[in-house]
Amino acid sequence: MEQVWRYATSADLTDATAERLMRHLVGLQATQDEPVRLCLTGGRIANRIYEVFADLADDFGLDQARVEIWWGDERFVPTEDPTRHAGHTLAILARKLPMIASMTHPMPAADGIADSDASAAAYAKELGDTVFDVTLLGMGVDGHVASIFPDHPSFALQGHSVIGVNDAPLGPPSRISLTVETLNRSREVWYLVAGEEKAVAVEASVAGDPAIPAGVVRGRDATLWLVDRAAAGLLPYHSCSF
Ligand SMILES: O=C(O)[C@H](O)[C@@H](O)[C@H](O)[C@H](O)COP(=O)(O)O
Repeated sequence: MEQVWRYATSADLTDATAERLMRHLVGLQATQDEPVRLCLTGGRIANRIYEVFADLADDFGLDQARVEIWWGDERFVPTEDPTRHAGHTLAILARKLPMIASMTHPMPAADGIADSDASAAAYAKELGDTVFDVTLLGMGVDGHVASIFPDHPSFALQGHSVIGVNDAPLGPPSRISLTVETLNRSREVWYLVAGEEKAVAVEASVAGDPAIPAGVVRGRDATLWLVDRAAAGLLPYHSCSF
């Protein structure tokens, strides 16, 4: 199933998606014994969603002890670097949610390690064959997702679940990323996209353009495009839900 949900503004998108995510996870917790497995992304929209999500947790009765948190990609920088996804996200979530170390799986930081490939291999081991219930993905203007970039070796590599990414076209150049194969194990993939500058990539990705990562990363059960009006500007009106 593929759906486009269009919101008037990025703030509407943020609020509605945080609540959608909360309802979805609480709903899963009511029906499965396994912990729910959530894979996070970096990016501005995602970070705003995490803030609203954390605010809602008490009211919705989320059992944080049964939420596993993973990351789709990471900037390969030292722990204290403020641009690291996990540090920023955990700081937001921890204001409201008890973060449980054994359930929280940040990607390795470049603390005295020069090799993102070795760190990627360590994360691959930790990940095993985990299947995410929901994978959140921001998308760049070039259609990149996680740290998989178009016209780049990160998009071509086969047979790995997690890779070190070197010479990324977006700074910093050294990163760690789940591969397309791993992202595509997700039950649901939710794209979070706002802004007119993303409209061309959204159009191509929703149409399934195989030349860009967002054109081929899909959830096994569902793929949701959660977009604001500006990002949805080139999509056919009838294809959107409101
Ligand atoms: O690691 C990064 O540099 C960012 O996380 C990046 O990959 C981001 O996810 C997308 O560019 C969408 O970001 P926005 O939602 O902020 O546009």
